[in-house]
Amino acid sequence: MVSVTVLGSSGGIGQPLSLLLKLDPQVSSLRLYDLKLSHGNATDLSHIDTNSSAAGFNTAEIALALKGSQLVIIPAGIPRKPGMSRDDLFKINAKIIKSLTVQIAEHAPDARILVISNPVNSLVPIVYETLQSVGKFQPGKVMGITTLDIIRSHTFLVDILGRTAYSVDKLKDAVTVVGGHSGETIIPIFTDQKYYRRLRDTRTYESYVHRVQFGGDEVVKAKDGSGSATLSMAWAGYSFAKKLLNSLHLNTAGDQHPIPTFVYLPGLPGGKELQKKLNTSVEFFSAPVKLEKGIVVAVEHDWVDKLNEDEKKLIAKCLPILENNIKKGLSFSKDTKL
Ligand SMILES: NC(=O)C1=CN([C@@H]2O[C@H](COP(=O)(O)OP(=O)(O)OC[C@H]3O[C@@H](n4cnc5c(N)ncnc54)[C@H](O)[C@@H]3O)[C@@H](O)[C@H]2O)C=CC1
Ligand SMILES: O=C([O-])CC(=O)C(=O)O
Repeated sequence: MVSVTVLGSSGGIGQPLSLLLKLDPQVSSLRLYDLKLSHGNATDLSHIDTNSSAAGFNTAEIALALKGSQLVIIPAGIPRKPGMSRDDLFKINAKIIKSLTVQIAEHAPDARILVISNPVNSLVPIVYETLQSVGKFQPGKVMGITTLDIIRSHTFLVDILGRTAYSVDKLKDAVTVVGGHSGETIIPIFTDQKYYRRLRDTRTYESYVHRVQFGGDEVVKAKDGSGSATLSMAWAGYSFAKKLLNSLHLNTAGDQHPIPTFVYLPGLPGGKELQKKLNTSVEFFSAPVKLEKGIVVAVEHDWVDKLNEDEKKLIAKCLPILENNIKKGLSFSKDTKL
């Protein structure tokens, strides 16, 4: 049974994500932490007749929210408004993530940490640097959540191919997403080239790639100033957490269908091989990983050998942007003393 803490639990993502976690039979203790409403939401959730407990914690109680927690999920931070890039969130969210990571290092140093807050490409390096500076970084336990890109890559493919002919389930093995989590760093790659050829033949490939890369903008625009994706993100965050929880409870390798997540490559088996194959020194990248006991145990790199020419070009565009995003996070973290 697992104790899970949500940092930023009262937000647009935090609330539905907490609900999904409360419904999960593998969660025994759910802790909600936010600047506001955490006690209220926890009391609300605690009336649901599932086996887990739900407790709320305010800012003075963060140590209790984290103590003994095995999984910490972070959707704390401001979301975009129309006209903003994810990078525009950096100034505010970097400080929030840095201060929360300091608390995690102190009160839950062994927890797995899932970073949802944006910009993921820069905030995961902050979590890394902050933990590393106090000797508490464990490479397999820090993951940036890019699952929404993968979910979109399936949905938008069905949108093109037609819902009557193709179920989303059938297409889940056709395409995945690697790279980072913003604009041109988001790279859909076809694991089944038949679908790539189909999009190329029907001249829909470019618009498909663009939609996967900028899918977040569709929601920001439609919400018209009230924020960005929350419900689909809660589902995406929960889907990733569920996969992690499943691996935590299996003694063997279990469900080992790799799922992409944004990780620190040099610290993980397969990470350096991936850097070599991509011919890059970029240290953080979202690639399919194997999870065991709730930890990333290997980064996949075979997929690089199968990239088509279009995908190779997308990766070449992604890497320098990603490198800058990562540098920005690392320098902020090194220069900021809280
Ligand atoms: N990784 C991804 O694919 C996605 C990431 N996001 C990102 O997730 C973040 C949250 O989005 P929303 O839930 O829509 O925002 P929101 O504004 O609705 O909620 C954020 C919550 O964080 C809380 N918060 C702020 N500072 C805090 C702190 N120091 N400690 C604890 N809680 C704190 C706020 O009180 C609020 O309840 C944004 O940065 C957004 O860009 C959003 C969608 C997808
Ligand atoms: O677009 C945003 O700002 C939120 C996000 O990361 C997404 O929906 O992919």
